[in-house]
Amino acid sequence: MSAPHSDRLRTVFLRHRAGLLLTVLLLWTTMLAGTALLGLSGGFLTASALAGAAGLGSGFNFFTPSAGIRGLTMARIASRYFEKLVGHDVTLRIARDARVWFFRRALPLAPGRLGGTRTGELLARLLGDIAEVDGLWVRALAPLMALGAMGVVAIASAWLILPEAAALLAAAALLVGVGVPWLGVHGRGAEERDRAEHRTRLRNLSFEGIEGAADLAALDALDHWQGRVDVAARQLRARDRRRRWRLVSSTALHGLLTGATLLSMLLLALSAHGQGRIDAPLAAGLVFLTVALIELWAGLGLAWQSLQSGRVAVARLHGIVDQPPMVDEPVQPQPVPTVAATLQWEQVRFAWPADARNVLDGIDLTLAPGQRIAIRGDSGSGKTTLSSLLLRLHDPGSGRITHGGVDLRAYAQEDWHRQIAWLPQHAPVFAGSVAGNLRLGDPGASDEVLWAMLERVRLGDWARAVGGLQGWVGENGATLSAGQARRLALARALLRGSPILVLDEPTEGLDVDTAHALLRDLPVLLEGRSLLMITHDALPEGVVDVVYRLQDGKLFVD
Ligand SMILES: Nc1ncnc2c1ncn2[C@@H]1O[C@H](COP(=O)(O)OP(=O)(O)OP(=O)(O)O)[C@@H](O)[C@H]1O
Repeated sequence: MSAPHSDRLRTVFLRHRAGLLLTVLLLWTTMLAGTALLGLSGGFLTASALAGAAGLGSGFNFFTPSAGIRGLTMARIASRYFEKLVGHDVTLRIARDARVWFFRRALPLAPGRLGGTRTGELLARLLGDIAEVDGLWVRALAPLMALGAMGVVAIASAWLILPEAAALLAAAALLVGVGVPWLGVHGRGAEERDRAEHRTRLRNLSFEGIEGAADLAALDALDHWQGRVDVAARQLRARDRRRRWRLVSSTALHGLLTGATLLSMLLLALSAHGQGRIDAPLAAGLVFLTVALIELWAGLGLAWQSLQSGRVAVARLHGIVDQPPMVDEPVQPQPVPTVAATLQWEQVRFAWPADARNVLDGIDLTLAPGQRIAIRGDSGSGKTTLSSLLLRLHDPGSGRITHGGVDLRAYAQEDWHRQIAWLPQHAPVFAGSVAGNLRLGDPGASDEVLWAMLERVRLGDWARAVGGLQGWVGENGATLSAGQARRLALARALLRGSPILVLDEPTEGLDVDTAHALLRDLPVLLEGRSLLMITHDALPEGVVDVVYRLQDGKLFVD
């Protein structure tokens, strides 16, 4: 399923069309003022020199051209200032909106679709590709459009002075503006994609190396990893060098052509003046107009190259976000009942793609409001799969899960997720404050509510010791023990206040005493919520009402 027409990346640009058009207009005005300035100054200098040589000093009109030069100088300064101001402002707005657009489109694909993409790859797209895209306007499209418009004005002006000069400028504009850049970028799409892939590879290796630095050090594999990073860096450098060489060679060709254009214009202007068709100031004006255009054309190669890498980046971003979601949203979602209702798995079967075997093979299960059940089973028996169907990260292959008799497929995902607090197997603790971590569960919770929750999960003393709610929690819970990290994540899940709590291995990594203390606290902490707990461990008496065993895709009461 492709993205709705209205949610393409181009809509982010269209939203800022007024600012974008103004940038092109201001850029064009700057170019126009600069070119006219050079043409007028050249003509004026020639005319003054000739007047001086002819001894016409007092009769020569200095004032009109010098007023024009002053006016054009001021106009150029003002338009350049506003062009930078508006251009940067609109670029920053696009940078912001493009990131929001990417997140908004990508997040619903997590974890089902994004789970298959490496974190470094996602980072590369989020950082590198979006940076290429948000600079697309100021680096590529705006200069190309302004230069096109500038070319038309310059050729039309030259036509009024000397038609052959206009023809020469038109031919040069075609060669330099289209021909040379075309040679530079034609058929290079594959090379650009290859370069983007290598950039991603380097980012992946660096990112994963930093993430796994402790394990690599313990395995004495740091040098090996560093070697892989070096190879990836060298490969990327080789591609960057090749790309720079392409730019250098097209710049050299560009230089040759513009040099030949200038020489031809000089000869043309001299010959037209020699034939008495134009006076000396106009002839000089033509030559200076050419000089000004050549100066503007210098940025063409870079603009075309940015356009190409921007297009590759847009395609890569769409490659991520245009993936179809794992589950379909109903066209007309049903409202989720406000009172707690019974959950029912009815003959649920599920197989992972590319796996012929049904991980779940006819599951019937009931979870009544306030009931607490546990699912045990060997590793790989499908316990997490069972809970992911409840979260509607995937839909059953056959059978259904109902809530108060309504198939979960009838609810909007967002509405349904509000009913569930989930503590996944590897719930992260985020770098930040204790309060910041807790408020992910309930952004509006007061400090009193947070302290009460910390006490209930028995983290009150720990929180006071690390400096209270503003105490710093290291990345991945580096400053917490495994048990404290689990309790903090549990507190966050409980703060959601949802009627159903799903705990996936809540005691993993905890010693038996800590695990049992946490489990014994659970019935009180739940305050009447339903509980679906996935666990390997034997549970102390009274923690849950029923324990099931999942084996060969079927559930048995333990
Ligand atoms: N995203 C996935 N894509 C393909 N196969 C998967 C995926 N997730 C799990 N599986 C497979 O489904 C089976 C059940 O996995 P699941 O994670 O549900 O087991 P589990 O009982 O929770 O295991 P553990 O106790 O080790 O966490 C396994 O064979 C696993 O390889």
